[in-house]
Formats: sequence, structure tokens, C-alpha cells
Amino acid sequence: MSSEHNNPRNPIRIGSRGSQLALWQANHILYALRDAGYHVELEIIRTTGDRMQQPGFVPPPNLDGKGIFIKEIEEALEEGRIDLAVHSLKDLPTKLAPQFTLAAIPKRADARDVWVCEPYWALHTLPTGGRIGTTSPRRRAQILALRPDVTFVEVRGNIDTRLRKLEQGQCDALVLAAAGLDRLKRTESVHQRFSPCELCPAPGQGALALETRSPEHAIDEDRDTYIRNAIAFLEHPYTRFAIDAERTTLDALGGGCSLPIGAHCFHEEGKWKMVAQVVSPDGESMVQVETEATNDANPIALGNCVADDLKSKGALDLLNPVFSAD
Ligand SMILES: NCc1[nH]cc(CCC(=O)O)c1CC(=O)O
Repeated sequence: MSSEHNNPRNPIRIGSRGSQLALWQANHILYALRDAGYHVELEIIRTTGDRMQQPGFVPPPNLDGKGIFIKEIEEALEEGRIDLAVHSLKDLPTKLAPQFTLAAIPKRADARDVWVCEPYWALHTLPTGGRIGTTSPRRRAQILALRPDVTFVEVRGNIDTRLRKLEQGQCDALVLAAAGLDRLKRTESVHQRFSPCELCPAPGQGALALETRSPEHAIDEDRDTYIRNAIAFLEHPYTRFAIDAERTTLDALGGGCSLPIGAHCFHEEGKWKMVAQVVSPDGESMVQVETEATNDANPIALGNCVADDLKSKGALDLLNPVFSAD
């Protein structure tokens, strides 16, 4: 590679999807790096997942739904068209391809799910048969466990689109991640934030992932080292611990975003605490684990321990109908 590519004054190129939330997140990192004195540029990349949200999209026959929001971004990273990808961590698969690494995990925002609804201020005040707009298998199962009488409607698209569909009356309420609404300052209809013990968030929810080429797959070793060093100050070790534990639990249960699994790890009173839930798709059966670990615990061991507890309580039986549904 030319020395021009290696020149630290060359901008760090951030790749991001073009949704409002993705742009907020990418700009958040861009400004942090600019404040630290780096020259940074943003490149917007359209992904298969974005195209799928357009009306009239016909899915290709080989589409498996995995990583549809990151494929084109990782290609740009691999080819050196961008240096850094900013993602919502929960949209990343638990295992990255060896070419890539999570070089930094910044401090997590509010990890909880929230209830978005104007007339009914909490899930328990929604009238019988109320229509909730969510396609997430985790949210559907967890909501049914609390309120077996509700119905669901397909409300897809980015946060703005979903809020507009709520306003238009296509559903009575939404359940969304607090982090997205907080970032976009769209919290006017948020009246309830679910406790993680009640509606356990998706592994990694509320956290960002700063993905780069892994050291072994550098395009130019000096420049790639420069990039990883530049973002190192954004690393938040407590968040890294929590997401390592949560993603380990998900992985041990065979997980991806289509499984009804919640996992949430946090540091409190000098200890690590973790809560995880597996719910049958109809909401009728649930296994839940709440555990604590000492300050010096290992996140992978904690995540595996939680997965083992869930399995010993029958979690895999609850997931069976989901695994065989394909
Ligand atoms: N699946 C889409 C997605 N990916 C990340 C967020 C919100 C931000 C976050 O969790 O970090 C959302 C929207 C939502 O679930 O409400």
C-alpha cells in the first residue's frame, strides 16, 4: 500500500447505514474523534436490510436474514473503502468473521425496552386485545408472557416510520429500545421503561460496536494500528464485560436475533449482576435466571454459567419450536 494510504492525516473513514438512528450513532463517534483532533469522514452505505424495508422489495431466494444490516458495510471495511464501521451492537451476529474485530465498545446507553403509547400509559392498562406493533420474536414472546390477550401487528421500518404508523392508528402501542428513542429525542410517548427482570432486553441492546479490520487482516499494518489506537479511548470496559457476557449466553443457546432470548448484565454495588430470559413463542412458558458474580469474574464464564442454568431449567425445549420452524 502507498505511503499516502498510511498517512495519519488521511481521514479516518467511518461507514454507516443511512437510517436516522445509524447516522446519529455514526456522527456521535465522528464528533468524539474530531474533538480528539482526528480528521474523520462519513460514508453512507446502503445494506440489504435497508433495501428490504422499501415497499415492493422482493427478497432473493438465498437470503438467510443473518447480518443483513452489515454485509455491505463489512465488504467496504474489507476492501479498505472505510476504516471503521459503527453499528448497533445488538444487530451484529455473535461471531464475527476473522477479518473483523470489535476494536472498541463505548459506554452503553439505556439498555431497556420501553412502552410507546399515548392513551394507555403502561402495558397493564392496554385494553383486552390491544394491538402492539412489533415483529421481534423476543418482544412478542415476552409481552405474551405478561399479557396473553394482546395481538400483534407487523410494523417494520426505522423508528420514524414505526412512530408514524402508531400515530396513524395502525397499532395501539409500540415496544422499542430506549436507546434509539433517547438518541433521536423521540421520547414524547414513552411512559414506561420495562425493568430487565420483567422484559429482558436483547443481548447488547443500547450499546454501539466500533468494528475495524482485525490486526491479522490489516490492509496496511501501520495505518490499521493507527486507526485502532485512535478509537481506543472510546472503549468502556464495563460495557465490554456486559456485552461479552450477554453475547456468550446468546451464543451458547444457539442464538441470533430471531430467538426469544433476553440477557442483561450490569455492574452494581461492586458486583456483576445478570438476568436472562427464554420464553416460548406463545408466552406460556418462561425460564428466567438471575445471578451475581464477583468484581473479578470472567464475562465468558459468567455468560456460559447463565446459559447452563437456563438449559438446566429447560430453555432448549422452549426454543425447539423456533429452531424447527425453518
Ligand atoms: N433492531 C433494530 C434496532 N437496532 C438497534 C436499535 C435501537 C438501539 C439499540 O438497541 O442500541 C433498534 C431499534 C429497536 O429495537 O427499537
